[in-house]
Amino acid sequence: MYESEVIQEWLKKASNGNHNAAKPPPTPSPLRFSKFFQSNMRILVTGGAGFIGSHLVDKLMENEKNEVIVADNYFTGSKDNLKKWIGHPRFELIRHDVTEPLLIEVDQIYHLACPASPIFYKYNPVKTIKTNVIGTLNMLGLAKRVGARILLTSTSEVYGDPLVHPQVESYWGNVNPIDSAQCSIPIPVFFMVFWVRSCYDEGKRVAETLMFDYHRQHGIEIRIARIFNTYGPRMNIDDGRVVSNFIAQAVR
Ligand SMILES: O=c1ccn([C@@H]2O[C@H](COP(=O)(O)OP(=O)(O)O[C@H]3OC[C@@H](O)[C@H](O)[C@H]3O)[C@@H](O)[C@H]2O)c(=O)[nH]1
Repeated sequence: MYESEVIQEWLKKASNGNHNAAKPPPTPSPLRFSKFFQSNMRILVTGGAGFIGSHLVDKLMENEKNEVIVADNYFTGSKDNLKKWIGHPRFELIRHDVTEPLLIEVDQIYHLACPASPIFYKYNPVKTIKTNVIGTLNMLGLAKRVGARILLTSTSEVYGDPLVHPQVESYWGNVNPIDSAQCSIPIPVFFMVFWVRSCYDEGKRVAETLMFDYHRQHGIEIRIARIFNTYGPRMNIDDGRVVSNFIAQAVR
């Protein structure tokens, strides 16, 4: 029996058990059914000044019913990516670090705030973990308070160093729980760089776990997108990711 069938079998058995089924989503306030709210959707995009976030904002703004609010600390993103929307009546840009709470009324949250480039997320690993853990907790707390649906952009890195290609969603991954700092055995320097637990991979795994636990515990409506290698306009050429490295080396 293939691994995914085993998992399906297990999930089927578990669903007939007494496991904690997700609670129903919180009932939105009666105001939500008023004509005003039906006429527009208030959407928060954290990390919306980044490469993927700014393209998402472009897409969301195409719908005249959407009012888009971007919260970004400009660690790797830029206002330049959003210049065509600044001043637009349905658009608002806030300089905000998601490790601090954000108290606004919204209907949907797209939570992208996190450095995705190895150069940047390794620059301050503790901050990267804080952004993924505290930042996601803040966004889930907001979603719970206002009854918003929330999407987290996760990453293919959660699978670790996969042995199965391509990775299907039911793949358990191949993760290295060792960090060179914990090993008492001497490690050749060459391996040291490979034996550091990644603040980005681990941070995204915790963020995903928080999403599922808030869904089960508080009935929050969640979505998770595991983004694999992406490239395109507005990506920083010196981003340090595989595709931008390949292109940069080809053109230089
Ligand atoms: O603490 C932080 C770190 C980063 N950010 C912002 O988050 C945005 C991240 O955008 P980047 O261009 O660096 O990265 P990308 O758009 O490629 O990453 C995207 O896909 C991969 C996912 O893991 C990321 O969560 C998602 O943002 C930037 O605008 C950055 O300024 C914050 O707002 N707070």
